[in-house]
Amino acid sequence: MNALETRGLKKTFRVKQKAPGFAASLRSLWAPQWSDKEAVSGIDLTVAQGETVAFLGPNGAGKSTTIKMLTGILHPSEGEAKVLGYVPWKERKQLAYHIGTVFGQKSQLWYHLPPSDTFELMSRIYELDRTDYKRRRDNLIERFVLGPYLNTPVRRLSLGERMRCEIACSFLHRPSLLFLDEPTIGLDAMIKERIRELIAELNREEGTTVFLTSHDAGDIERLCRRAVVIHHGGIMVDGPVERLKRDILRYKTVTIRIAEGAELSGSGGGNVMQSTILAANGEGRLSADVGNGTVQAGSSLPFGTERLPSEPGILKLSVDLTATGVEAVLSELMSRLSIADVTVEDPPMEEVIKTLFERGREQSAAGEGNPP
Ligand SMILES: Nc1ncnc2c1ncn2[C@@H]1O[C@H](COP(=O)(O)OP(=O)(O)OP(=O)(O)O)[C@@H](O)[C@H]1O
Repeated sequence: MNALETRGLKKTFRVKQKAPGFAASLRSLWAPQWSDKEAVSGIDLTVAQGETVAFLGPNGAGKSTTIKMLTGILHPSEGEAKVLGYVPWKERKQLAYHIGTVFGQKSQLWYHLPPSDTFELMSRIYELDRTDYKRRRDNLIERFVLGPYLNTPVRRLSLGERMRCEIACSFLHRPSLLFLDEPTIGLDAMIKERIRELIAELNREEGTTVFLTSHDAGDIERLCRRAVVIHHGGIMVDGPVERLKRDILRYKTVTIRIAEGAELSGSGGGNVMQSTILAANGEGRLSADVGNGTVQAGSSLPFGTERLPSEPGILKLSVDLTATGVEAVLSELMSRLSIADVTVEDPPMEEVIKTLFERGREQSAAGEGNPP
């Protein structure tokens, strides 16, 4: 049995139309005008048990609406779906025993109670065997290092502490399928990484199917092997994350803060000849060509890089990993610049999606079909 299967899954919302102004508001009370908004326009998707799938798309693409149908919160307008063998909107209660959900923006923990009480309540809701529950709870407390704040009311926990409790709680009843919606949103880099490790660990050990929505490329790379990209309610790309990474995430963004006393200018925008880096006289100067009270760093960027728009004092580069390495770029820049701080990031997922769409448009214009 597959973890989930959908055929022609569609959701159309009826939306009330209203012209601006008070008179129009009154009129719409007597004679409302309606229009149809197709949020999901026919999704065919099969996910096998134990798969880790990133379900991606820009804002408004239809991700949440699809997840709501798959968890039984919404009834589709057309189409079929089976999740762990259940029709979600007809057998929601039975399905709830077998799935877990984590919504980064919404808590399932009782706000005024400590996490230990939520665990207890969940064990009753899911009708867990007492001995098994206690063993499982203790194991999750240990894995997620929840001991220090298990008895603190949730409202007093930091976001990172709360999210660890949320995820531990969603694993309590050993779900076969876990829906994660932006599970690391707002967390700092270290906590994000720890949360990803724990989810990956449980997927490996218990074969939990993961269906993840995230705008964070790190979540996708670390947690998922397959990416399904939707746009305007339909599937646009369905393939291995490795391929998406190879094609799109081959860039890293390197942001360099120049040491105090140095200042950057230049037109940027990717033209190497135009991307002259200038620094003011004083500490942190770049190289030799002195002129008009400034020190010129040299007129070219390291090979394989492109300058991105940035604030004064910051040099932001897109590094093409197929042409060069981050280390080579940094060592070249360090010999030319006095650097106060460096960060290396993946491009934001929005950028990845944008690139995908641009390629899609180019390829369909050339009659080549779907992107990559
Ligand atoms: N209850 C509703 N009534 C009318 N339109 C809705 C409703 N819920 C969602 N929509 C519309 O359906 C489309 C898809 O919304 P959905 O929330 O599924 O997108 P999403 O991909 O999850 O976006 P985001 O990344 O911003 O959360 C949007 O245009 C949204 O405005």
